[in-house]
Amino acid sequence: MLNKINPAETSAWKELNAHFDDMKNAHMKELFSEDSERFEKFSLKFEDILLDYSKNRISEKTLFLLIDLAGETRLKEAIEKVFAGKKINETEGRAVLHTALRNSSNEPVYVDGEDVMPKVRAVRSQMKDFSDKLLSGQWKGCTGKQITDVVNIGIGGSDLGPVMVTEALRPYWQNITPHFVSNVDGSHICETLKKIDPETTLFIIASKTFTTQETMTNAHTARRWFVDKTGSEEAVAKHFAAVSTNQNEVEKFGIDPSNMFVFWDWVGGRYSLWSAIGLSIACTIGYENFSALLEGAEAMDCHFKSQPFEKNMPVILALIGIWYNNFFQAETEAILPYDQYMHRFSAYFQQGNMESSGKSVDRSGNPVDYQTGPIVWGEPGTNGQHAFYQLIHQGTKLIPCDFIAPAQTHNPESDHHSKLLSNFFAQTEALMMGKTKEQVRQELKDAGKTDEQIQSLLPFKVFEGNKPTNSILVKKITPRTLGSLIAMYEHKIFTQGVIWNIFSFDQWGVELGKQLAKSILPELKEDEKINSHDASTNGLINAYKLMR
Ligand SMILES: O=P(O)(O)OC[C@H]1O[C@@H](O)[C@@H](O)[C@@H](O)[C@@H]1O
Repeated sequence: MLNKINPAETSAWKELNAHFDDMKNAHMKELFSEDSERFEKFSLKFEDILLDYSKNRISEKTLFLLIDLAGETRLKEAIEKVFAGKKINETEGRAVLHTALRNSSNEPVYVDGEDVMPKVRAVRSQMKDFSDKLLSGQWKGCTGKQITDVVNIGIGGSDLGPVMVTEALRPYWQNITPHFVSNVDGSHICETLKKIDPETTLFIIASKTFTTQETMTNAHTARRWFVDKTGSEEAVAKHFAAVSTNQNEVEKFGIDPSNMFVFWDWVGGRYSLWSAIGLSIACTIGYENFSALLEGAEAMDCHFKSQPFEKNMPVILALIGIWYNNFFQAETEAILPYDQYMHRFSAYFQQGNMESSGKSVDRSGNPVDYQTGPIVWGEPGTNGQHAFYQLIHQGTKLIPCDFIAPAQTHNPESDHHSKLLSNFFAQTEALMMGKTKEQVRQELKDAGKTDEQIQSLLPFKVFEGNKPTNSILVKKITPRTLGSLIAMYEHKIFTQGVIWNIFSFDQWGVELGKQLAKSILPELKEDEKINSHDASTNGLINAYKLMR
């Protein structure tokens, strides 16, 4: 379906290897001084989003060769296939069509010869209807009261997207407070139940499979609590909704079929916030805003599909990522939003990246002989500055970073935002420029230090600089711009997967732990010692039995 080209065997890769020898010691400071138009050359604008990628250890030749790599690995063809609904998720035999969920055109999208758009539109209007009723107060709970709280019970892709988006769009909240329960640790659901009133709460059980242990355990606990508090089984119909691809299991759970929202196997969990999994988002910010989120993503889809690679934001980000990952051998990437509301953005793309690109077997089933997905992590600025930036500035590891910031804040109180943004600008400058021995010497001299003191302090105060960053400056975090940003990173992940010759849309790696947990659970019931595992696992389980 997708080509099975080993990127390391392309001629572009070989040329990139040779070119890396020329570039590995190049300092960005010099690259800037050699070219007064570097910023213009290495920045892109898309609607209200500016991507500045000039602070990278790249030259025009680097980009040229990286684009060649995309050509040789047939990226263009792969983009056409994914949008056309081809079954590029081969190990699960599925199409990958989260883009259809935000398709507002009248263009049909076919899977197995069937246009999926009528079904997509039907669920959209069901979501609109439901969220409108809830927010307008027309939907009443079992005692005639309005719903004030929505609890989304889901995990992984059925949790991270809704949490991230509702948090990022907090200024758009209406009259419903969202809560999210994901962890099977009982503390998560217990603490949430303490905050809500059963008469005014709606639970959304969000699970693609409707068999996930964590979600089903939390859902049953919520249901028991609800029936216990209200004394009524019938009341469940007014207080529980489900989002799933598994109608049978939803019915078994006892959720009214009219409160069930479907989606389809061609929507991957970590790409599902655009589907009915986004119901908690629509119930929090209103359907109109949810729709604007989809529109922003759709606009980025069109950009990704239509722009030549050198002007294509997701492609450029993906290629730069590959440059560091496969040539500089950088192991991680940080995503650093300078926006408190976006505090779950890195966590969201940690799943997006690491579940998609955490693969070591290529599309032919052979072990890869090059690095694939990086470790992705991050925290919002400026908190990160006071925690882990030290290592980015002066540690031994190369950590390419994406800095994201809105030009306009939703809270223009006093001078907070200009202080925040001064840090945003200062950090990427400092990471690139560093501080030379001469500068440090002068600084210490000015501070009245003796020559001896200067000599001893010097090595610790020097910053090598040359640390790569992308800056993503957004006019304002609105539903539309957020939608575009998310889609931009989604397509970056897709592009990298195509080039690395891996399957980005399965996640077999999460299965083994699940299977073992299932076999261990019954062993925890009895007090007697077990001996069915390796010595360490037996030892731990037996120690636990004595401690509990
Ligand atoms: O939505 P459900 O089916 O409960 O799955 C929730 C999550 O499960 C995990 O094991 C992963 O596979 C995720 O991609 C997925 O989002």
